Amino acid sequence: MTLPPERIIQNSGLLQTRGLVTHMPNEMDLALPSHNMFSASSHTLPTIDLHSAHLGEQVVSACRDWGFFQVHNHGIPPELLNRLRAHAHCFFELPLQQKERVAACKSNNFYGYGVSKARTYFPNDWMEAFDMEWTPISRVRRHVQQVGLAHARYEDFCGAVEDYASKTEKLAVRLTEQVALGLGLDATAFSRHFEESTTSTVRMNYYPPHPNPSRTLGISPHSDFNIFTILLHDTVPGLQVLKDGKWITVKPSPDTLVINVGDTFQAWCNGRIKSVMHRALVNATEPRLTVVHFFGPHPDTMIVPPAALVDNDNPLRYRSFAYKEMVEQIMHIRGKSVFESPLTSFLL
Ligand SMILES: O=C(O)CCC(=O)C(=O)O
Ligand SMILES: [Fe+2]
Repeated sequence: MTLPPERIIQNSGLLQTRGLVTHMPNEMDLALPSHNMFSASSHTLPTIDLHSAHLGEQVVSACRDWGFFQVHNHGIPPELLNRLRAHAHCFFELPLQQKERVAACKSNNFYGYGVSKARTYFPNDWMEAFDMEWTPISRVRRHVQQVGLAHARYEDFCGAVEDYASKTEKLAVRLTEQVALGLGLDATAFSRHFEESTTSTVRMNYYPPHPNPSRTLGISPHSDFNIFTILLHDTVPGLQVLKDGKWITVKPSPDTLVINVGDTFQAWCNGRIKSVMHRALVNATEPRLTVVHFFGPHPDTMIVPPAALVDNDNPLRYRSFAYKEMVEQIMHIRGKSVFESPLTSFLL
């Protein structure tokens, strides 16, 4: 079921909370390339077949040159991806009052449903999101229960999120092993730190249509602060990645997953791979949906680059920190109108 654009906007509550605000230009965008709407570009993200050979080298070169790549042959069944997308669409199409039963402001303002204010630093982003705590033990059921779905639908929603996120968590760990191999390290240089516990969030993002899409953004430019982010699209484009000073639009391909490096992983690899700025556009006619798994280590994990990644040509770039310091740093900079990389405060 897809509702008409006016109903989708009404169910998002965005008009009531902000009106059709003029989001652009803001300071951030003045410092960056213009708002090139779906510009035709010869660049496409690197695509990696996870069944192919020399995976470590491919993953490292994508993480070094782009900070972003897409994967196929990832082993997650297309039916599961479709089921998850269908549940997410149905969730966002619920009336606002029902979504607000699990409002983020009722918890610690982080997990739960809400518009973007608490999450993306930028209060004017034209998006809704539902954040679910995924680890140490899945808390998905606790969040979804509050929505008050019919029992069978509730079970299937939770089952789809749990099945998907346990698979994407394994994929994220596997990709850290490929980065380690590609950098000439022991495969478990990073992944051994994930054995006991990790901290991940699964977020459903929904971008309702906007009557004047060139005057707003779905999500403002930012980098992610974790290890790896795994993003599932539907068919509507919107994600843009900053590459060599230009915004590159990612063409959604429903069976592939988009992966990006987070700030913490950049620091852990002593800057050999990079976490890059990205943003999302909206359009006038169709809602856009993404499901994003933010994979991170346990809060006490110390982020110390392996000795083999530090030498005269690559001096240590960041001081060691516990992952929870990174999270604190994010809380500190959240709410500022201009995105500030949290890594700045760890630079040596
Ligand atoms: O929905 C998208 O395309 C981007 C989402 C994103 O960057 C985020 O949630 O951090
Ligand atoms: Fe992001």
